[in-house]
Amino acid sequence: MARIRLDNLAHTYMTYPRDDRDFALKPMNVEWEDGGAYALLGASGCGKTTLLNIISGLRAPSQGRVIFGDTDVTECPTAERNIAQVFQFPVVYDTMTVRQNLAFPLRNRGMDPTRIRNRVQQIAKVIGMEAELDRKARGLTADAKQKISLGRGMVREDVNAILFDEPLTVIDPQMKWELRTQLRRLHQEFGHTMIYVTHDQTEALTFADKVAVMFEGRIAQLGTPEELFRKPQHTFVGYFIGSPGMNLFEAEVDGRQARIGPHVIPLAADYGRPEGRVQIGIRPEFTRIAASGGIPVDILRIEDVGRHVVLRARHGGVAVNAILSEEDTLAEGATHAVFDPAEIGVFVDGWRRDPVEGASA
Ligand SMILES: Nc1ncnc2c1ncn2[C@@H]1O[C@H](COP(=O)(O)OP(=O)(O)OP(=O)(O)O)[C@@H](O)[C@H]1O
Repeated sequence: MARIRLDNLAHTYMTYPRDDRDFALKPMNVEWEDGGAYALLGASGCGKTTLLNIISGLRAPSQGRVIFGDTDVTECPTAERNIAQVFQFPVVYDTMTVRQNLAFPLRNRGMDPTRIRNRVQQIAKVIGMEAELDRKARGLTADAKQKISLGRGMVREDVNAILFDEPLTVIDPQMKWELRTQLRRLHQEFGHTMIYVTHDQTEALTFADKVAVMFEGRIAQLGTPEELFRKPQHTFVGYFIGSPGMNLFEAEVDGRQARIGPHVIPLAADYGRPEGRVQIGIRPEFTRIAASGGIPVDILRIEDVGRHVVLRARHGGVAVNAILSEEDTLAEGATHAVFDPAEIGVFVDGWRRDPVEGASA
C-alpha cells in the first residue's frame, strides 16, 4: 500500500492547447493518504477517468508527477505500478472457472497454493459466489462476471492501490448496495488505498472516507461527507451533494448582512464587502417556511419522501427547496423562506469565502 501524490499534475488531449479551457485536468496538487478509501465524484466529462488513468499509468500526464510513496512512477507503465484495477465492464477469462479467475493474480505471483485457496474462498464469500466457484465463467450473467472482476481486483493484499472505475454500473440495484457495503468492510479489514470513480453521490458517500468532488477538470473539494455537506468549498459541491442540493442566490454582501434584491438576510459573521459574482448558499435542511422574514416564495409542491418532506418553491426564477420534518406542518399563510444564519455560506466567483479576519464565525 502506498500514499499517492499528484504533484502539479495537468492533462490536455490537445497538441496545441491555447488556455485552461483546453485542459481536461487543470493543474492540481493532491495527496491520497496511505490506506484511505476515496471516491472521485463528478458529472460526466469532468475528468474522473482521465485522472484515474493517469494514476494507473494507462495515460501519461501532459505535465506534473505521479508519486507512489517516495517513488516517482510518472514514467512507469501500469504493470510496474503494482496496482489492481476494476473497470466498468467485466474483464474475465471465459474458459476459466470462477475459482481460476479469482486465483489468477495470485498464481501469477507464485503464491503458495494453500494460501491461494484460502484467499479465494474469502473473496468468493465477499462477492457472494462461493457456490459457483467451480463453474466456468462462460455463460454467467454480466452481473456475475462483474462480481468476479471485483473479486479479482481485491484478491491481492500487496498492491499499492485498488482503482475502481464505475465498477457497479452493470450490477443490479440490490446487489449494488450489498457489494458497496462489502467493499467498505474489506477496506476496513485490509486497509488498501482505494480510489473509486463514480457519478453517483450515494455510491461515493457510502463507500468513501473522503470524497473528491470534480468540476470542469478541477478537484473542487476533497473532504469527508460531513465537510462536503456542512462546508462546501464551491457552489458546485453545494449543489451537487445533497438531495436536493444547496439553495443558491445572487446577493450583495456587506459585513454581517446579505441582500437578495430588496430582502435583507442576516449573516452569522462579518464577510466584508466581497466583489465579483457574490452568491449565498443555504442547504434545504436549514431553510424554514414562515409567515414573514427571509424572502417571499411561491410554493409549488410538497413531496413526501419517507422520513421527511421536501417543499419545492421559487423566488422569482430561482428554485428554493426546504426539507421539513414530518412533524412540521406548513402554517397557514407561510410564504417566506427563512434561513439559519449560522448555516449560510458566502461564495465569490463560485468559491467559499471565509469571514474577515478577527470576526466571529
Ligand atoms: N481520448 C480522448 N481524446 C480527447 N478528449 C478526451 C479523451 N478522453 C476524454 N476526453 C475529454 O476529456 C474530458 C474529461 O473526460 P473524462 O472521460 O476523463 O471524464 P469523466 O468525468 O470520466 O466522464 P464520464 O463519466 O463520462 O466517463 C472530456 O471533455 C472528454 O471529452
